[in-house]
Amino acid sequence: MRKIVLLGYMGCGKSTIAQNLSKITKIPFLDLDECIEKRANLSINEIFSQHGEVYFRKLEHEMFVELLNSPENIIIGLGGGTPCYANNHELLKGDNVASVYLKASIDTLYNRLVYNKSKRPLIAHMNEEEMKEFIAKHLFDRSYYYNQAQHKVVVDDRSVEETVQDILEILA
Ligand SMILES: Nc1ncnc2c1ncn2[C@@H]1O[C@H](COP(=O)(O)OP(=O)(O)O)[C@@H](O)[C@H]1O
Ligand SMILES: O=C(O)C1=C[C@@H](OP(=O)(O)O)[C@@H](O)[C@H](O)C1
Ligand SMILES: [Mg+2]
Repeated sequence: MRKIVLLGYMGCGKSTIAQNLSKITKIPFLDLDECIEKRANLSINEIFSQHGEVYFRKLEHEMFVELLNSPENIIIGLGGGTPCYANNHELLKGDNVASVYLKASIDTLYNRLVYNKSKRPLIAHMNEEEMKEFIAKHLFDRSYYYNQAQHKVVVDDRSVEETVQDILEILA
């Protein structure tokens, strides 16, 4: 069964867009981070602080494989790091997978994350200057993996509705 997989850096809108794409298409959506939180019965912050990032990446990989193997059509919003670990980017190439990179500029990401960092353990402790530098470097490091997606949608200066329409056109 078909999986529509949204990927991209923290704050690019994966969770928001997956939910809104689901409303329009009536295809159910799952947010990978939420699935991990339910499975672990801990928040993402708690998983990082109590068990560490390596443990999180293991859970993330297992849950991603599980969702891809489920028998339903689903929209999956990944975590920002998902394609960058455990060869998860190879899983984006499956026959039943339509992967979409929501591509955002450093400025867009910074503006969306600066007041929304508390639930994101990788940046929660950073001040504004540190965050800007971190996003720039980290996005550069991760772009190789994000660019493995089959499709790319630029999200800068686009409303949620416009991005949903852009995805629908690409997948039509
Ligand atoms: N045009 C837009 N598209 C998507 N998200 C937007 C947009 N404009 C503002 N936002 C906000 O940016 C944040 C994106 O966060 P989220 O959907 O959690 O991203 P991700 O899951 O990729 O980290 C949300 O707070 C959302 O309300
Ligand atoms: O980029 C990352 O490595 C992460 C992104 C987060 O998801 P969002 O991209 O939805 O914030 C979440 O999976 C975790 O905090 C790690
Ligand atoms: Mg998210």
